[in-house]
Amino acid sequence: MIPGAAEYDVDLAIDPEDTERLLAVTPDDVGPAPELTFARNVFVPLTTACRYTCTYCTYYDVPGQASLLSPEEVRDVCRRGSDAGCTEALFTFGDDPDDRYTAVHDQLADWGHDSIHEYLREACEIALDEGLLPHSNPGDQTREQMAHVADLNASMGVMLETTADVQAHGGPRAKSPGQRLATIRTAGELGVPFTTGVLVGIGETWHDRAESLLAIRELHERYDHVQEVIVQPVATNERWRGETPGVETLRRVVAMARVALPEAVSVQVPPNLAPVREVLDCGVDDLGGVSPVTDDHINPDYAWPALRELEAIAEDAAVPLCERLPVYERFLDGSGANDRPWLSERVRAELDAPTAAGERYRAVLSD
Ligand SMILES: O=c1nc2n(C[C@H](O)[C@H](O)[C@H](O)CO)c3cc(O)ccc3cc-2c(=O)[nH]1
Ligand SMILES: C[C@H]1O[C@@H](n2cnc3c(N)ncnc32)[C@H](O)[C@@H]1O
Ligand code: MET
Ligand code: SF4
Repeated sequence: MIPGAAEYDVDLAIDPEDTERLLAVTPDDVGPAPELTFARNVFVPLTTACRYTCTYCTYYDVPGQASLLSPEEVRDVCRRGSDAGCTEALFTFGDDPDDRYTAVHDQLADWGHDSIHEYLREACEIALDEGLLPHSNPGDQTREQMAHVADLNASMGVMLETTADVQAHGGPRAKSPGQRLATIRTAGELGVPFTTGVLVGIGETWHDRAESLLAIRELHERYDHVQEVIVQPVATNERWRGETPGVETLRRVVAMARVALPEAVSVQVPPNLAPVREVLDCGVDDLGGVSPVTDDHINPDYAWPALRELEAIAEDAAVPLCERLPVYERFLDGSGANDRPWLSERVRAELDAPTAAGERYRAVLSD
């Protein structure tokens, strides 16, 4: 039983035979993808205050230093991104910061907001206004929270990381796999194009890896909303002295992801954390968001490769490198499980607008 699944009423029927079959997959069972994609983004770390203390994470603040970007700072970073030709504002958060920190709550109140999600609405408006499409990853979200901001996002996401109970999530406040799955399900119910993924090397077993990928597949089969699954190796840093997974491990997890998921779902490997050249033949077809402007605020020790480097990777693999938007093309038309178009009228209007940003979005699409 997945920890927290009952509490969040997540009822998945993962067939043990499917798990066994997936565990038998090797890189020889898959091949290289016909093209590689990436998105140009800016990181907007809206707040680094977090109610959790994942032991591998350097993103979260210790109490007393909880930080919140001001609307002016959000606008400034978005404008720099837009000027540099980006299409995506990636909003990252600590989970439920206003719930845990009164200082965050008070600062938000000063700016006229009741909650971090209300502030996220304003931040998304700023991004759209500056010519970027929002992709928000606020961690776990309730249905009310997600519904509050869905119409201003091109897509959203949360890493499942793992379905297992691992030490790395331990301590007095721990992430609940059931709650992450419930967040992914909520996105499906609301018809939000969604990014999720597994974090490899945080103490999970091979069985847990297979189960995590099958859990994602099952939710995707219900709602058709998962656009990509990130296979992310845990990166060593000053809080995580443990190991990062080796190439053979990554190759096998990527191959398992490729086999577990339907073709329409991309398999993403971040080029600043993983030796992508050595996993490309296992079915990777996306390199995620890469920023010409900002650091990877989650893993600041790991610099983005320059676009030239991505081009060289693709060239050596003899596949084309194509820029994409933060929402994958198949969501531009058609509807989600709730019969509503995947894209809100608001986001659709930005794509069709006779503005410089609209032209930039359409140029990426026609590439
Ligand atoms: O550069 C990163 N991008 C991360 N992204 C962003 C991703 O690279 C792009 O924003 C998406 O591919 C959309 O274009 C995430 C997005 C999510 O929804 C959930 C988790 C992540 C995690 C990371 C990450 O650790 N580093
Ligand atoms: C945005 C995502 O970044 C991931 N994340 C947090 N810390 C690390 C790390 N040291 N290495 C790799 N990924 C990490 C988490 O899985 C989170 O969901
Ligand atoms: N707190 C969120 C999560 O864990 C997003 C940022 S993690 C550095 O998913
Ligand atoms: S990974 Fe996300 S949830 Fe965990 S401590 Fe870092 S910011 Fe918080």
